[in-house]
Amino acid sequence: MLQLLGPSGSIIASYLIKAIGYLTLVGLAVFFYRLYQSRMLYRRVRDEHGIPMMPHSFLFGHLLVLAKVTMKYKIPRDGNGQWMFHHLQLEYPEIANKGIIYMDVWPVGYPMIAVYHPEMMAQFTQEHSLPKYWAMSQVEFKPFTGGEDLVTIDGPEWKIARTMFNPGFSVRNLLSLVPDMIEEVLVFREQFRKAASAGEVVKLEDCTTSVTVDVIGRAVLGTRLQTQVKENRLMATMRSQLKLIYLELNFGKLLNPMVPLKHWIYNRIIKNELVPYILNTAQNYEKIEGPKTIVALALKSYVEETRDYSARENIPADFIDRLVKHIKIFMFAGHDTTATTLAYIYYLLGKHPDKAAKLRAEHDEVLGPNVAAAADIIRADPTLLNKMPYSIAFLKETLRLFPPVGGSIRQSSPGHFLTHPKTGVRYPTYGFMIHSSVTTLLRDPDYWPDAGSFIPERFMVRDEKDPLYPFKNAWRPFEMGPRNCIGQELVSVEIRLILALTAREFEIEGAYPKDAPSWMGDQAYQVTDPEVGVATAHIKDRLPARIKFRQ
Ligand code: HEM
Repeated sequence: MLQLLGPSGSIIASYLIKAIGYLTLVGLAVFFYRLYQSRMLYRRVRDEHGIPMMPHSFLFGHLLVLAKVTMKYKIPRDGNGQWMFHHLQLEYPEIANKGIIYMDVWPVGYPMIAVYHPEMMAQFTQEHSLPKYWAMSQVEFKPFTGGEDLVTIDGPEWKIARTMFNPGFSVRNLLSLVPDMIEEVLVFREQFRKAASAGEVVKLEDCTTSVTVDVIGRAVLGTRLQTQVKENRLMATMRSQLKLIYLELNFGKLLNPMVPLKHWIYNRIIKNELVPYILNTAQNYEKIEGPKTIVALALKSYVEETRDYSARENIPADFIDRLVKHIKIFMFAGHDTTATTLAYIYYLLGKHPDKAAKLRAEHDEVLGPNVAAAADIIRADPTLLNKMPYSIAFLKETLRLFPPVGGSIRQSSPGHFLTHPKTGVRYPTYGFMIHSSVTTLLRDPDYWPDAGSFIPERFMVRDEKDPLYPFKNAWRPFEMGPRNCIGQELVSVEIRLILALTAREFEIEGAYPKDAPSWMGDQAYQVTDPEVGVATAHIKDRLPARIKFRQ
């Protein structure tokens, strides 16, 4: 080859080889410098502060520990990553029970600490809410929303946005949304009827995803997306884009030059789909009746300042761009986690007939025995949904055992420490991503008696001395503090409504094949779903299930 290029070709080739050699050397130098920095960060914590740590290798950090734990506890390849912290607690109780585990996974992940104690979680989420970890806005959500959405922004910008959207999630607004939700849930019930008549196995999380998308479409855009009955371009594009999100070391995504191009195309399609809703809401703002949608709330101050209707066709481009980003995060966060939670609820109803009987008895009591009349009864008086404490307890216990979000990740600042409330030991946090390991806490037997069992009744206990009475700050699947989930009341109303219109008519039976893998005693374990792309935990195989009519 070199001969073919001639003498000048061989000179170029030798320069090229040298350049590649130098670049490789520089790359290796940077790599080892970063490796040294990361490893020393942990060693300083251990040596200077006397903090106990899992066995730490200079070359591999804690990666060997994670490999050992993965093998010992047979963590499946698709098992959701949040469960690693639970298994680290099982393997190193003497460290985890002190409140914090330092975990060095560089270069696979960021330097991090996992916090296990509820009072220590409160220190950085409730007492003093630290900003979200930088990578959330700068890496993970960057291509999806530019890192400029309600989940990732911080400071005054976040406060303004949260104050703007809060009224959309007031109990009053949510109850006025119930008639719209009923329309969507009736379509869902129809799908269940068809599936029950056909007697086929369905992927239940597909059904719960469609209904929760259609409900959030009403709450955010004030429109019927009808994803339960046909393909919707907006949501299909959003799904394709979410699959590309970069979460962990993944060379396939990192080095693929098509990924940025695809993000660009998807962002354009999504914006084109959303702009008509925004313009339409702006132009008809005064005529809109019923619940306040997210789009209407965002436009409130703009339309109040722009009394000239024709000017409303020319909403400033940067305003539209910002609004599109918020809408995207609401459309995503508003269905993904609710859908999998609903699937788990049906799974647990099938698995615990005694608890299912209690839930149905509550429906009989509040809505009367005529199942066919339930939709009309709730439409006439949505406040009936507020009289279902057992349904709320059922939802809370489901979220305790199968939380879709593993906890929050926050950014520390110089000189920041977390203090153990009993021992008074101060743990340095600067340089680490701080993670509240909520999944672990929700199954921690120190806080939850009979932690692995499904006992909704623990959330009905009113006597603080009762051992089942939930420990302060320990139930936090929606996180706590000012950055808690804005949609939690919507989830609760939506799930109570869906159950009220389906639980008495249908029986759901998990239909995993007999030889399907099982983990932690359950075939329906929590996975990271490649079809979803982001790190939220989903039910294994989207819950294969048989829907049956009840006698
Ligand atoms: C079972 C369902 C849900 C669960 C378990 C859940 C969980 C959470 C958690 C743990 C956070 C805090 C995240 C963090 O600290 O980084 C959060 C924040 C958020 N959630 Fe949810 N969520 C659910 C449903 C919803 C729904 C239905 C919506 C939309 C209507 C929503 C919208 C949001 C938004 C916008 C934030 C950011 C709030 C802020 O920082 O001000 N979520 N959610």
